[in-house]
Amino acid sequence: MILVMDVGNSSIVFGVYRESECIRSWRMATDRQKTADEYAVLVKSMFADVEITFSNISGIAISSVVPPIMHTLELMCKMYMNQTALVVGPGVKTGLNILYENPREVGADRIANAVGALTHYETPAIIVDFGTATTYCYINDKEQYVGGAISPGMAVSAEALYMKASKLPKIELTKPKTMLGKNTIHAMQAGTFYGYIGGVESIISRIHNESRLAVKPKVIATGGLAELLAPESSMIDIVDPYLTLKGLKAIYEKNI
Ligand SMILES: Nc1ncnc2c1ncn2[C@@H]1O[C@H](COP(=O)(O)OP(=O)(O)OP(=O)(O)O)[C@@H](O)[C@H]1O
Ligand SMILES: CC(C)(CO)[C@@H](O)C(=O)NCCC(=O)O
Ligand SMILES: [K+]
Repeated sequence: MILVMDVGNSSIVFGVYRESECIRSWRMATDRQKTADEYAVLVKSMFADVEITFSNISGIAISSVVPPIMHTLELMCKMYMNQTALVVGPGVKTGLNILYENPREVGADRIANAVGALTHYETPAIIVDFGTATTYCYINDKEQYVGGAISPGMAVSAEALYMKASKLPKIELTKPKTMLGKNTIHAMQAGTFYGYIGGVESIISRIHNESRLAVKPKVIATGGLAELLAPESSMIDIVDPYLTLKGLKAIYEKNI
């Protein structure tokens, strides 16, 4: 079985593949303080739930955008699973042609998303990943990663607002029943949620216009907040919470 891990600023998403099927996935808070031993305890208990043991894992691939915890996770892979993890980065084969000025700068999660889209969906495609940041990327029909955009994620936007305004509280991110709020929390939820959707749609249509395509690219959404946001926009065609894991599995295959 192959273990894939996407290490984000808020969450780590784990998936276990048997052949080409992802048999189970888990989400864990990213904790910069945890040790390799502590991560191992958590992974072991998640595995136990589906009767997997460390010795079942014959390969590991990781995408990470949190450099400080990579040493810890690689150590866990080595000590507990006796595996050297394939870490998405320079020198790893992806099949993508990245048209960034400096391709090394692109987050490994965005690379994995793009490979996931290439292997499972049609191109041209726009990928929107709703996580700590919201990232957008455009992949053309020549397997080129043309470029993208990075915005504050919806939770980061809401947090910045309550941090800066004394009377505004921390809110739960949900879709409010109406646009017009009759109390502070409702008003903040309405402004955050609908303002966010408006921004997403504006960026998608601008990417579409700039890419000068006759056909509309497929828009694929992923990330922890995709299931909340995507149903609100008719511009999003596909929601795939496992896009990053699928890309990681495909990258693993290309490098064995
Ligand atoms: N219902 C909610 N209310 C408030 N904040 C939320 C809610 N759901 C998620 N968040 C916050 O949204 C942010 C992104 O969420 P999440 O961790 O699910 O996404 P992710 O795709 O795993 O992100 P990353 O890859 O950046 O770690 C986090 O800061 C999280 O705490
Ligand atoms: C934008 C985030 C934080 C999203 O997880 C990550 O992909 C990242 O740190 N990227 C590096 C910068 C870039 O992709 O251009
Ligand atoms: K992510």
